[in-house]
Amino acid sequence: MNGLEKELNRGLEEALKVIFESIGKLLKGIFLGIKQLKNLKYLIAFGCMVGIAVSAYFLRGFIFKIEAPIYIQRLIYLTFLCVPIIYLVCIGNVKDKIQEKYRQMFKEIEFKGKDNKYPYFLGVREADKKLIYTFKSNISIDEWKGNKGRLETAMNCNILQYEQENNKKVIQLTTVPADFKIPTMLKWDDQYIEQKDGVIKLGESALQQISFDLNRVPHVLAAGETGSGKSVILRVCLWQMIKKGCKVFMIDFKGGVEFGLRYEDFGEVITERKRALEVLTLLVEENEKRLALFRQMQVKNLAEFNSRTGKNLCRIGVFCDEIAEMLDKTGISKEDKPLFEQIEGKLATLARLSRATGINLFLGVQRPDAKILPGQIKNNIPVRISGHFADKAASEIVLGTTDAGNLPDIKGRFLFKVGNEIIQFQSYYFDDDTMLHDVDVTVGGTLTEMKEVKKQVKGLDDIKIFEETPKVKVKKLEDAEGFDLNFDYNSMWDDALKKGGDE
Ligand SMILES: Nc1ncnc2c1ncn2[C@@H]1O[C@H](COP(=O)(O)OP(=O)(O)OP(=O)(O)O)[C@@H](O)[C@H]1O
Repeated sequence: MNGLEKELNRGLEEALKVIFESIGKLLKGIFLGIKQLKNLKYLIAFGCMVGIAVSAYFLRGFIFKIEAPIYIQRLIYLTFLCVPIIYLVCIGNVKDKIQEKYRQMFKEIEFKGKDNKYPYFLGVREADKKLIYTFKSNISIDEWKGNKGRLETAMNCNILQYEQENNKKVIQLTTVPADFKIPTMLKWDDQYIEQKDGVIKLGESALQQISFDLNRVPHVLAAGETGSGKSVILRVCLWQMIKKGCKVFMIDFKGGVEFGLRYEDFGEVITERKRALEVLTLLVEENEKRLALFRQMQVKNLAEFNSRTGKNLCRIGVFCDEIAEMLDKTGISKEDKPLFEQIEGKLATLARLSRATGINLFLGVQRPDAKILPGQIKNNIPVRISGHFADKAASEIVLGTTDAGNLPDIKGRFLFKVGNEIIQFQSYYFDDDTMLHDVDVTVGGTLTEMKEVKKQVKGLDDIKIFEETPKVKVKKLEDAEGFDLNFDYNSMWDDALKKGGDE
């Protein structure tokens, strides 16, 4: 073979390569374009293109009457006939370019599956100012969540939600732009109160209202540096419990500073350790009775018990704004130690055993270290709310991650964690002066007789607190005299045995 032939062969090979590559690209473009037709917008446009091609076919007579050389007439006619294919190739190529962009993006942050493949971009759509991306990959949802920070930086957005489709390969990321801001002030409104038993609202994230159900997740820990808004968020919970007719106990060893006199109209404010132990002991007793009753009745939780029996066995909330006041044993005397230990023991028992019985703990803490919050209490508290912590170790203790270190230092801004999901939200602002107003609810009964110790507040009459702030006047908790039982435990027990036997 001489030099010229070699040259010719090489040229031919090159030409064939280019032709095959072009045909390949064309077919790929058509294929990707057809896939895009799942989108209604593209489908309608494609319908129009088919309409143009069909019209060209029927009106070809006009095209061939155009004053132009025949090859131009044919070219125009052919172009019209090919309009749908050209359209498919165009939309297919656009999609191809976007897919390549995301492939590069995942490559840069080395986010790929065990099969070494990067997630495949399937599409993006807009819904209510949010962009919802869909990707296909062999990467588990937990890995997506675990790489949240890197993904957000690469995509220049905040990821609000991860949803996996049934086949587990397709994941949807709901996002807002990186500069999207959650409002810094959201006032509480009684209209937010959910009628359903156990549902408590906390505030709003960029995506939704944040709430949880005490029937599923019974205890709450709110942690944050001083001034982050823990007391406010605990009051938001407390107010909802009151309005839903629950009994509430407020533990406040700062001499009633946290829960002032007005709160005494809604439940017992406990200011002494001995009384705290008494009440916690009664609650443990109540819990044991409830457990036995529920087992007998074969019901899962308080809501189911009440709906099955038509009774109004009440939900009970124990609120403590600063558990360090109650549990921190640093520097206490030998004589006081047993009292501290007993309180801790009762609290741990409740945290562990009152999941279904409707006795719920709402605890606030400023500095969550193991000395203050033992694991046996913390590990049984499923709802974690954390404000900003400069100290990442504190964030680790509350959330199991360092995320609270990156949270903006805004009053009322918290991270909410139940299970693995961590969501940033702004808590509702609850203002005692405007919010503590008349309530007209029926508080349910208890199984254990819990005599409330009515504190004599010296000079209360002189203060005339209700006249100064008339909105605060309470109409009437049905059992305002204390927790004397309009609840007949014996007949309840008989009923329970009967119903249990009937099952
Ligand atoms: N959700 C909110 N929205 C706007 N401002 C808030 C919110 N929550 C709290 N604040 C503001 O922050 C102040 C401090 O809140 P709060 O007393 O609840 O903090 P804290 O974390 O309990 O502090 P400490 O641990 O010192 O008791 C409030 O007086 C209020 O002005």
